[in-house]
Amino acid sequence: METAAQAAPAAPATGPAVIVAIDGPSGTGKSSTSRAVAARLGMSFLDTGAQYRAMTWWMTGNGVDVSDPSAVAALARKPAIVSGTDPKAPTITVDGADASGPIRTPEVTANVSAVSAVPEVREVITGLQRSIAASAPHGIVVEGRDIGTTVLPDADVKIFLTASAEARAARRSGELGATTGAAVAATKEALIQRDAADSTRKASPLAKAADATEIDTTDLTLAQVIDRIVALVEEKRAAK
Ligand SMILES: Nc1ncnc2c1ncn2[C@@H]1O[C@H](COP(=O)(O)OP(=O)(O)OP(=O)(O)O)[C@@H](O)[C@H]1O
Ligand SMILES: Nc1ccn([C@H]2C[C@H](O)[C@@H](COP(=O)(O)O)O2)c(=O)n1
Repeated sequence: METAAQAAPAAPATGPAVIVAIDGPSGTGKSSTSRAVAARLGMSFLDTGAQYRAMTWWMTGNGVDVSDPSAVAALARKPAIVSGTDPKAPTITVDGADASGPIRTPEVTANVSAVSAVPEVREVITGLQRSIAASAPHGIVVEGRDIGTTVLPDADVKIFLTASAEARAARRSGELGATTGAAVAATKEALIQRDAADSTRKASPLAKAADATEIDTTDLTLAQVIDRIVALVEEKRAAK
């Protein structure tokens, strides 16, 4: 039978298992950085945004009115969301179906902040996240919005990534192949709105943990950010 922590990386760990929490607003580089750090250090990787997107995909696909928190809350325990944590090939399934493509649609992106603000949704997904982290054999890099503050407050290393809205919009637009001035402006506006919704919700909002190291990635390459975080994790491993 599959478990939530399936497909952990096979690479041997080079030191004690550490838990790394990486949070920050949209487009700051959390996923790309976390995957690379985990792959380099032989650790597991968990994209928690993908779990909230999977829940949102299930809700919209099953005709749930996602603007009604009580309708979402009533069904939050129904979907079986399973994350594969190999950083070289992360996976996500919902009720056994591959959800990696469908969770990236504009419809899911437009609705995910509303669904993830529902406390019952957070309770279910936070439980999954803690159980995956607890069973990662060589440690794990978990990225999201509330990992250092709420999900894993005792994480060994906490990072909070930031970047200017302009840099984030340019990166995201480049990824989508929509680089006209109007497209970048629309992407920037959408990022700002999603960050505002995620930061102001009552249940476990996007926030920097008091003991997190903030890294502004605006003028850093992806490789520089990865190197900095790998150094912090290696320092922590050496001290353990
Ligand atoms: N330091 C960097 N310099 C340039 N581009 C970067 C940097 N970090 C990430 N990117 C690029 O920016 C885009 C967004 O990165 P990524 O998806 O990792 O961000 P994220 O914080 O996980 O976003 P979201 O929260 O929306 O899922 C990707 O195309 C990635 O390759
Ligand atoms: N720990 C988390 C991770 C994600 N979310 C919500 C808020 C985001 O807008 C959405 C999608 O995340 P992304 O794929 O863009 O990283 O999921 C959250 O509330 N808590």
